Order: sequence, then structure tokens, then C-alpha cells
Amino acid sequence: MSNKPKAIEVAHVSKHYGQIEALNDVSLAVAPGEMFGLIGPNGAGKSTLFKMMLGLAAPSAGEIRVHGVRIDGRDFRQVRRRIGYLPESFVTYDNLTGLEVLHLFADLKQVGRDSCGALLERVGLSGAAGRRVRGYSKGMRQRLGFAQALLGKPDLIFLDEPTNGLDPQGIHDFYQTLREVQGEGATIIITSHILAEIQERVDHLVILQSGRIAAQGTLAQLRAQRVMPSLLELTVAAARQAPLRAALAGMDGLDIAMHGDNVRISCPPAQKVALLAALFAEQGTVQHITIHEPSLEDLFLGYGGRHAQAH
Ligand SMILES: Nc1ncnc2c1ncn2[C@@H]1O[C@H](COP(=O)(O)OP(=O)(O)OP(=O)(O)O)[C@@H](O)[C@H]1O
Repeated sequence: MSNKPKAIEVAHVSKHYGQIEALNDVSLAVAPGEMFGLIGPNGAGKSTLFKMMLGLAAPSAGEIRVHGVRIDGRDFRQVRRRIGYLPESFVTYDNLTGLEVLHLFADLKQVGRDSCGALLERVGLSGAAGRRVRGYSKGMRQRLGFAQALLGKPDLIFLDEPTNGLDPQGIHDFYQTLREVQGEGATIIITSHILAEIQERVDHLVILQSGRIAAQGTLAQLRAQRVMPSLLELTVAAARQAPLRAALAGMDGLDIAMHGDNVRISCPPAQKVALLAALFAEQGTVQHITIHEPSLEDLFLGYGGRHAQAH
């Protein structure tokens, strides 16, 4: 096993704001080079955890290390220089152009200005580099914030709700750039309240709910943790529905509902292949099949899938 320190280690961290318990006994570890997703509904504690991992707020209990260095130790200043951060609301200066904003952040970070033009190109803003930020859309501001987070080629990048305001093409481009940055060796931590958007894109997921970790692991691990029935939706002419029900009568665990020519069958995972085989044998009867697999939202957040689709 490698002795290389974890990029981040959070051990039994709690955070209280007066009576409010923002985080309760949270432990997680981020491996170097990983793309790590932190998911949870509004108020789950994502931003609070981010702020603490950046050393901007102190835990009420527990310990956080970044690259093996405690965030409350003297050496953390050095570590922080290698961190890029896009806050949830990236506030900038409307009177400056995109390029001027990036120059300003480069100066503050004490990195050279020479990379700024290429960074704006990387986030798809080179055509707007000379325009004042006042005229930028929300998505363009997010892209500028992303460029700012990449200044100085950080080896650890924190992105808090980075796709807010981006359209679907913008989201696609954003993740593509992020993969490239990861390929260059960076560790990336990203928050979202839309599980469906990032579940396929990150290597490791932590689901936070009301300040506690509801689940964590790879997507496959999370899926394996909870088992829910699949839903099959069929189109079957009304006159053929009774024979279909009879053909499926011997199978355990099915829940069948029929409305008009729509037939819905809830099926335990262990029965899915047998059910499909039985349906294929009824090809003349079944006109159409759609299989709905339960989403992770259904499993862990109780959004019922509709929440994700609404965004
Ligand atoms: N500075 C603060 N003072 C008091 N309460 C706070 C403070 N910061 C956060 N909280 C509370 O802590 C809880 C977690 O908030 P946090 O912003 O970390 O959640 P979040 O998951 O980032 O939510 P969102 O998706 O809305 O950004 C909330 O109940 C919030 O009201």
C-alpha cells in the first residue's frame, strides 16, 4: 500500500453555529488525483465542510488534514497556495473586463499573468476577454470563476456548485475541461445538489443529509448498498392484458397495474431477467417496453427522481 498521504482527510468533524448543527461526525478521505463529489440538498452542510477544508472555518470537533497537514497548523499556509477554489457565489468586479479580473486574481494569488489568456480560452471565454463583466451572463461569470480557480495550476481544486447557471452544453464542456485538469494530476472536489448530474462523472461520492453522511462510495458501491425494484412500463392492447397477467402469474414479487393500454410492473432485481424473458415470449402482445431503474436520488434522498429532472 502507498504511504502517500490522502489529499484530504476529514476525521469525526462536527460544526455548530450556536444551536445549529451544520455537520455531525463527518469522516471522509479523498485520494490524490480523484474527482470527488459531495452531494446533498440545500442546507446539508456542503459549503460548511468546504470552508473548513479550506481552513476558512474551524471545526467544533474533529480534525481535518490536507496533504497530511492539519488545517489549523502553521504549515497549512503553504498547502493553501496550491489550492484553487470556486465559491458558490463567485463575486467579481463588474467594471473590469474578464481578462482584467483574471489579472487581478493572478496578482492576489501571486502567480504570473501570462497564463490568463489561455485560461479564458480553456473555459470558453476568449471571445469575451475584453468585455466588461457587467455584460456577462450568469453562465459566463461561472466560467470566469472556474478560470480563476485554475490559476496557478493548483493541485487541489474545490468547486462549490460550479455548474449553477450553465446550460447543458456549458455543463458538458465544463466536465470535459475538468477531466483534462484531472488528467494533468489535480485532485478535484465538487459539490452539487443535483445527484443525477454528477453521479456518472465523479470517482467517489459522498451524500450529505442534514449534516451527516447518508452514504459514500463509488457509484457502483452506492447502487449495491440499496436494492429497489425496477419499474417496467409496457404498452399492451386492453384485450391482451388478461392473457399477459395469466402468463406472468407464476412469477413472485411482481406488482402489476393496468390503465388503458399502459401496464406498469414493479419487479424485484432478482426477477428482472426472468420477467424480460417472459415478456419477449409475448412479443405479439407487448408493443413497447421502457425500463425505469431507480435513481440514486430515489435511493438516498427521496427526491423520487422528479427533482433531478426539474433542473
Ligand atoms: N455562518 C453561519 N451561521 C449560522 N448558520 C450557518 C452558517 N453557515 C451555515 N449555517 C447553517 O448550517 C447549515 C448548513 O449550511 P451549508 O451552507 O453548509 O449547507 P449547503 O449544503 O452548502 O447548502 P446550499 O446547497 O444551500 O449551499 C444550514 O442550516 C445553514 O443555515
